[in-house]
Amino acid sequence: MNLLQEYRSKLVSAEKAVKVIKAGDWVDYNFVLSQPVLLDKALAARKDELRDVKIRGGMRLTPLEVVEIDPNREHFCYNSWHFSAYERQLSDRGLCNYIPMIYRNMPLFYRKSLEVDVAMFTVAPMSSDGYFNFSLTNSASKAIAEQAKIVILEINKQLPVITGGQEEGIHIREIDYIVEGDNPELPVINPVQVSDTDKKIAQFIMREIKDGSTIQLGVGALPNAVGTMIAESDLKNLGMHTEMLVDAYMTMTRAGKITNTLKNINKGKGVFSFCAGSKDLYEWTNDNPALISVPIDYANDPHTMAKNDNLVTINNCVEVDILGQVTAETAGSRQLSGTGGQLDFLTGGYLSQGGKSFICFTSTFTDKRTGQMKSRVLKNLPLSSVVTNPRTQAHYLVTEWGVADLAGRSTWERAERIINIAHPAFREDLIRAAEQLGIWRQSNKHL
Ligand SMILES: CC(=O)SCCNC(=O)CCNC(=O)[C@H](O)C(C)(C)COP(=O)(O)OP(=O)(O)OC[C@H]1O[C@@H](n2cnc3c(N)ncnc32)[C@H](O)[C@@H]1OP(=O)(O)O
Ligand SMILES: CCCC(=O)O
Repeated sequence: MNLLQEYRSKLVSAEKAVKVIKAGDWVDYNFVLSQPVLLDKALAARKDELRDVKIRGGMRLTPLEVVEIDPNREHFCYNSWHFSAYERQLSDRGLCNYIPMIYRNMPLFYRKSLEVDVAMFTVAPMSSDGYFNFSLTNSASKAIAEQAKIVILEINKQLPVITGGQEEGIHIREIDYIVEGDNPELPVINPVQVSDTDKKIAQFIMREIKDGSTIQLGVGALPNAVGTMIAESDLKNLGMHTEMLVDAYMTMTRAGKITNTLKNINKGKGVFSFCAGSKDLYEWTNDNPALISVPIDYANDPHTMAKNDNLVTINNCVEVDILGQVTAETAGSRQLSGTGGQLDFLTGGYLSQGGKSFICFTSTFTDKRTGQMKSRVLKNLPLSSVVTNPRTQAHYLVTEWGVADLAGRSTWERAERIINIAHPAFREDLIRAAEQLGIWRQSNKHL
């Protein structure tokens, strides 16, 4: 059988493909832009025939039919590796559970432990050699497919093809069914508005970046503010090694700041594992020789990324305490996002020769319920909050009030440095709290 004959033999309607799913099965929808759309709709239509189908996915950007059609979760039970804003809302409605993970471990979880009855991904059309490119979601795609008893691919012609890299595609002989459809528009994440406070924080970090640095930007407005400033700066020959490819990398590359020429590994190539952003970004990635996509256990391995000298990692958080513990994923018992790659990039930046890791945050936020200004620097993290970065791995914390370098510092030194970057209105209370905890020295300078 030649490739075309094999393609035709595996091509079925979405309705027929999802017939393989049985009650009690574990079904994998994969991550971000590789999540299925037509297959999701077809599976939802089978609601009354199925019970207890468990689904894993992550960072879903558009509504999930299987969840919306089943408000009591009797037929479909959705679980997410990392919450998008939509999944956060689903969780608030009791319709989504978080699966705790350090993102680098995701392929291992599949290869070592997890059962996958059916994997359903969206991919780019088949190449003349019989490969389907994983496009904007390399992540753990190959590991999930290897583990699945049945693999169904949904083709979307809108998806770009990312050439080069590792584990960036799957051959037709490794899959069971192919579904074609109306190639829905790809969901986009538009760049977030950058505030004056964000700009102040970004300026502190800009001082720490030098020519030839390799840059990792995390999710959220603040890391992207730094990317925009870099594009407007006179920095040269920067590198890209990131988990998530966002618009700021395109802006920095187009401005001639990123060349990848001084990296010690993957020289000449910007490294990423998944991408989400604007339509312009998706078009830019297509067959772009300056980019490679790699599985997440390569992109997020601290020792691998640290082979690049002067690696600067910039991530955002929700709250910190005066011990230096950071949560980037919870507010009390409310799960907001996930651990993702944050701890690994914090570690990798520190390990890199000349490298630096920044966790940046505005010193206050406005409580949406009460309209009250609250400090993000706290005596203790709230009950049930989860520590994303333990104090033992802390490096730089940055707010609009300055930079606190915590690496190797004692409890009283940390308390002083952290309180020094809290909003002045909260500093006295935090000093009292540090005294109660026995981590405030009388000799400490007045803040
Ligand atoms: C991607 C890479 O390359 S790897 C490493 C990066 N990965 C990570 O850092 C993972 C963890 N980090 C994150 O997910 C993000 O950076 C975040 C959540 C910390 C910040 O992201 P942003 O999009 O800027 O957050 P945003 O301000 O929109 O807040 C998200 C939600 O948390 C809520 N929130 C934020 N801070 C607080 C707080 N202190 N208390 C209560 N709720 C809060 C917001 O209200 C919002 O909820 P809503 O959607 O119901 O309104
Ligand atoms: C897992 C997706 C993004 C992140 O690391 O925050």
